[in-house]
Amino acid sequence: MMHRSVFDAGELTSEFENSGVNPRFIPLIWRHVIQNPNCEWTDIPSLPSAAYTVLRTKFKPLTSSVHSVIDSTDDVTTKLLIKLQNGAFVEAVIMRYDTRLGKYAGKPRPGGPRSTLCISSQVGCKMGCKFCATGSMGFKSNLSSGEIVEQLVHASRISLIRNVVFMGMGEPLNNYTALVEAVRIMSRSPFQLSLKRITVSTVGIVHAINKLHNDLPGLNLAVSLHAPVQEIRCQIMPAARAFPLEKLMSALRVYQSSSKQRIFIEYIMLDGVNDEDQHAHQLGKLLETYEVVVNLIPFNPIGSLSKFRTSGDEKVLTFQKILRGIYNIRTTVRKQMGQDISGACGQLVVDASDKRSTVSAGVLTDIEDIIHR
Ligand SMILES: C[S@@+](CC[C@H](N)C(=O)[O-])C[C@H]1O[C@@H](n2cnc3c(N)ncnc32)[C@H](O)[C@@H]1O
Ligand code: SF4
Repeated sequence: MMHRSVFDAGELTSEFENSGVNPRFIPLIWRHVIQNPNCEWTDIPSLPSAAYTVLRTKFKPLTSSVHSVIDSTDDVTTKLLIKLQNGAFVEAVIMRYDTRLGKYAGKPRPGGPRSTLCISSQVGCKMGCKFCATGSMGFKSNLSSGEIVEQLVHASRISLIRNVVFMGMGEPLNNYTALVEAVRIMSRSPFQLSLKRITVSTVGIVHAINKLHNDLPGLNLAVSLHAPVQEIRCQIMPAARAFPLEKLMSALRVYQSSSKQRIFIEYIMLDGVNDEDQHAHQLGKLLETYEVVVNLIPFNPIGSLSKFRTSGDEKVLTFQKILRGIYNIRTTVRKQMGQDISGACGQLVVDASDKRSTVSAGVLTDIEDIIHR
């Protein structure tokens, strides 16, 4: 029988309530599991006897396991390949940033430089973006809230995680209920990550953006825009047909006026597709009345899965100059990192047969700089 993750908070709470156990014991159980992932339930002292029965019959301390851990040569990035209970694999990537040095600095050491964790919300993705390896896999399954949180539990054993970004595999807003529950768990004891330290990246699921501020006030939102006009967006992101640019921008307006937060705009620079001066001007006009930070991202090649090429450095700098100089929009250019362990953005496609995979984390580096400085 498949057991649930003890980090599936909703399930655990209702099972406890049905058995007359006070849910106040849950943080204590979580703390114990974080410190002793291989524990037996009976190792946890002082729980009511009905709690042990519920835990033993329905829950596992961890339903996923770390299959492999790969450090980049500079120790700045660590990639975890995680095996889920259903046999599927997802990845999580740890990136380390040292505020004192003002730069990324390596060596996994708990209590050392703060780290950002990039996590997955789905196995595969149904949105089919033409530049994304995960999209080419199609949708396989949703992660439960517990499976999402377990990525944080695994990573916390390697580094002190201060920030979490949903920029791994999958479209988090297509797994909305689990996403909301996972973020709430992360913000509670014993994780205590403020929502300001959590960023959700979305292709632009309009109806979910409309709910997000009420459900998770304070959360950081990143939007994968990638084109300044509907026509180009549709060419490279089929989901744009269901969620047209005009509707997306209206949803962002509402989100911004209720959250009062800046929004991160992700824009992959694709040679000859969306990187001309006219596109920068179109983007500038589209965004000039919003409080945004634009992150220009080099395209990470995904082999024969995509025909795109990344834009040249000069094109990227000119694009940045136009957005900054003419439209006064804060614009960063993504740093490349973790490439020696295939830790580059949007390349994530897990092949369970040979356990190779790549995930993206680099896109976050600039977001992390901006949010947490
Ligand atoms: C993999 S997605 C996951 C989050 C969400 N589904 C989204 O699209 O925002 C995270 C980021 O990686 C970007 N990305 C995907 N494929 C990429 C590639 N080949 N090169 C660079 N960035 C890529 C996405 O556009 C998005 O901004
Ligand atoms: S970029 Fe995001 S939404 Fe698009 S296919 Fe990849 S994971 Fe899915």
